[in-house]
Amino acid sequence: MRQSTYETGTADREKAILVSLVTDKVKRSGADPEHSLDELASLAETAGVEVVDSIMQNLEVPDKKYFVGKGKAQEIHALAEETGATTAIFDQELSGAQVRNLEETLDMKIIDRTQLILDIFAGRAKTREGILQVELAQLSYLLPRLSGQGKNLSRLGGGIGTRGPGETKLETDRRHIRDRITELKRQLDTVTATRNLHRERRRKAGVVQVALVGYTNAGKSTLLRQLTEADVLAEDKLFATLDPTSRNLILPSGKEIILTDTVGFIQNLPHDLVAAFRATLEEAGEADLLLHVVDTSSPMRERQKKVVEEVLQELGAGGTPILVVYNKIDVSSEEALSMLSGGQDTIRVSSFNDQDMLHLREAIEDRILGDVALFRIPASRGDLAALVYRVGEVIEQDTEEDLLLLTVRVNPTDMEKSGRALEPYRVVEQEA
Ligand SMILES: Nc1nc2c(ncn2[C@@H]2O[C@H](COP(=O)(O)OP(=O)(O)OP(=O)(O)O)[C@@H](O)[C@H]2O)c(=O)[nH]1
Ligand SMILES: [Mg+2]
Repeated sequence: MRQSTYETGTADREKAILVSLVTDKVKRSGADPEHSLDELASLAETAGVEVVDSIMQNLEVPDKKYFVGKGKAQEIHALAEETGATTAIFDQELSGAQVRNLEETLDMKIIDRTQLILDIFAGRAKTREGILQVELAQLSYLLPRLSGQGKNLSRLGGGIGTRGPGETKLETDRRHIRDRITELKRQLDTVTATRNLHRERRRKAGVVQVALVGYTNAGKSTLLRQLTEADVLAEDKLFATLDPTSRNLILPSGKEIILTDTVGFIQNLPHDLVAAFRATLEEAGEADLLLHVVDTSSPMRERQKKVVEEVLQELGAGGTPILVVYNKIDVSSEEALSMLSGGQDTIRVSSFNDQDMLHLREAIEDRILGDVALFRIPASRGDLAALVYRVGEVIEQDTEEDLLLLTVRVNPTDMEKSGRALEPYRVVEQEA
């Protein structure tokens, strides 16, 4: 049932026309329709489809019946005849009725962005949890549209939009699908419970967890691999990673933490889809630190960064400390680099630069373990020395005439508790 069309040769690739309807709502959303269409092309490519052309239309509101205007629909039809395209992929979500009407008029398979993403997910999911989640998302997506899709999906035997539960499930009725959804949720609960148990155990053992999050293709898996020498799949494809992968990472001080890779985010990811991947992304929600990886070389980096921040908020991970990792600086323009926000919570790296990877490990260490501070305490002040021992871990101890020199890995909360008593004795060092 779960067939894949990825690895087939180019000869028999399904041909598709991309369609984007730029409504007032789309304009207001702040998304750039041109870039969104480029992204849709990458998604189609990832799903193994050959994009032969694309069409854009401006309309205040979508046409109720055909989504695009009737004239545009005819244009799509003519273009399909000319190019041999059998599929039209829409960048916006369609209703079941619109899909049915378009299928009938154009005699083409009609797919929208969400379906395409779900299709890629279906081909990528490897773990039991991932597979269950994708099927759940596909069925939840199909259910309200069921009446609109029967014909073409059952007629066409394969290709995009038919992977996973599509063909066989469509022959059954809504009731059957609802039952299956209930069953999937039950199975997911069990799987999630097991994983929570593992996670709980790790937390009890005091293991620090760091999660890589970010827009799809930002370089998360590459970073995981470069930082931990893990053998993970990194590809110039969207959604190369679907299941969370965790690896041990050894920080410069020798401390060991767990670093987790997560599924990439994308704009217009439907809310119910986010919910379906909630469990996977919960890893991110429970992390002690998030590394938000940004593809600095992308002209859409700011928008992508915003999308990720919004989804994190939705996932309830808004309060977790974040280190923004501006990645791919080796291929970023001077202009792009000059426009980046700076500051303590950001770092610029190329995944392929060893020096940068060392700096990143140090930056992670600083955030997890706190800053290193030097205190110069008069030898006579045993009370203050004792206090120093309470604000963190003393790494080095030395004396200089009648001074006690204590180098401490400061725990921010304990430091706060100590009040201002130690402030005058703290040596503020210049950054090396
Ligand atoms: N030039 C350059 N390319 C990079 C860098 N980091 C990653 N890449 C490339 O970017 C592409 C995407 O990398 P991945 O690590 O698969 O990206 P990801 O964020 O895991 O993507 P998804 O799993 O799809 O969300 C690959 O072709 C990498 O080789 C970098 O620092 N410089
Ligand atoms: Mg990845």
